[in-house]
Amino acid sequence: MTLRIRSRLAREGFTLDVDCTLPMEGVTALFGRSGCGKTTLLRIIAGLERVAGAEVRFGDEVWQRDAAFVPLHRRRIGLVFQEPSLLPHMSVRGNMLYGYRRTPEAERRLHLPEVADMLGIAELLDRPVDRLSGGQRQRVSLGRALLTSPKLLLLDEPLSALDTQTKREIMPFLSRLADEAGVPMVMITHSPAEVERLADRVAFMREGRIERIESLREAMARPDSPLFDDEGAASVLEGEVAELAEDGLFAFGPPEARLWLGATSSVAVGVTTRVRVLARDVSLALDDPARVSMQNHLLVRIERTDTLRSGHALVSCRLADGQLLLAELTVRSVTRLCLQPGQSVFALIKSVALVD
Ligand SMILES: Nc1ncnc2c1ncn2[C@@H]1O[C@H](COP(=O)(O)OP(=O)(O)OP(=O)(O)O)[C@@H](O)[C@H]1O
Repeated sequence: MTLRIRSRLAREGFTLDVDCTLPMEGVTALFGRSGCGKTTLLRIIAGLERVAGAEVRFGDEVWQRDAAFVPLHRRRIGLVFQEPSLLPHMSVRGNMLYGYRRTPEAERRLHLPEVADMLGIAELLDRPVDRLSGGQRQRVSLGRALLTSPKLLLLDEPLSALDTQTKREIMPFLSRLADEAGVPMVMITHSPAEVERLADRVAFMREGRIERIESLREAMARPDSPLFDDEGAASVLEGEVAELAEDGLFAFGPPEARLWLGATSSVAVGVTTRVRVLARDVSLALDDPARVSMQNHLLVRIERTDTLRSGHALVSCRLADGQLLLAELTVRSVTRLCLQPGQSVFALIKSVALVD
């Protein structure tokens, strides 16, 4: 299943020119600077912006082509914006069921109890929405959109109005939704952290165009990735929580590529999660050093080395489970250790963070 969009739109000082096909599985992040056209593109997909000559096709359904134009309410799209627009004076349940009741019975795939559970709002169902926190309100608006059993969920910076702590609380729910609701999502974001946590693929937008569409893995594997902000290159590893130790650490990933991290309340054995390792927190050694404080030593194979600015190099290493780990070293160290593609070395990881 794919979403095909071809559209050209000229405004004063801005031209949108998009011709792309997005796979409709999991979460696609639309990532780019302010003003590059993300919201405009989302509005074209939704049918809120009717651009002459545009083509929008969802699978084999034509939403727009030539004179044909299917309006938003017949596209079966769920929309969630930055600011939740809930119906005031109504309960959470009333808001959640608003779209559900208007969805033909035969098309209802998602129901209130399961969606309330997915979003952790089962206890709030009888509360009026004007007595909710910002994060709770946003979860209700996600629930309301999902209960229309949409074919596609469009999210326009759904977390950007929330403070850091609330974002952290809501992220696991969004990530579960992506896995459990079975509804493809296109999500606008400026935040590399949100992309790393939630996205399966990224459409990078720049000045009205989609520059490239990459899987999250591909996007994180190139040294010039726009996702690498001030902190420099990073790797995102996905794996299962394998064990919780008594000393407060937990084991992440398969035995051949195991990491130990400090546990938090969201960690439970068997849960799949993502961790982030900054390339500058990874050192490489030719032998496995036994007497060092760093716990995480992994045998890796060097794939390539790219020279970065100011005497640094980014070494791409393949872990035993196939995932990529980036190490930022000085060019001097690369030369001193004679690091070469194909060589097996030990990656010593100073710090690993759960992506939350
Ligand atoms: N209704 C409008 N009329 C005229 N110009 C508009 C309108 N809406 C947006 N624009 C302009 O179109 C361009 C793209 O805007 P758009 O909102 O799609 O960007 P964006 O990438 O979503 O930005 P942001 O991340 O800041 O929300 C900008 O130059 C903007 O000023």
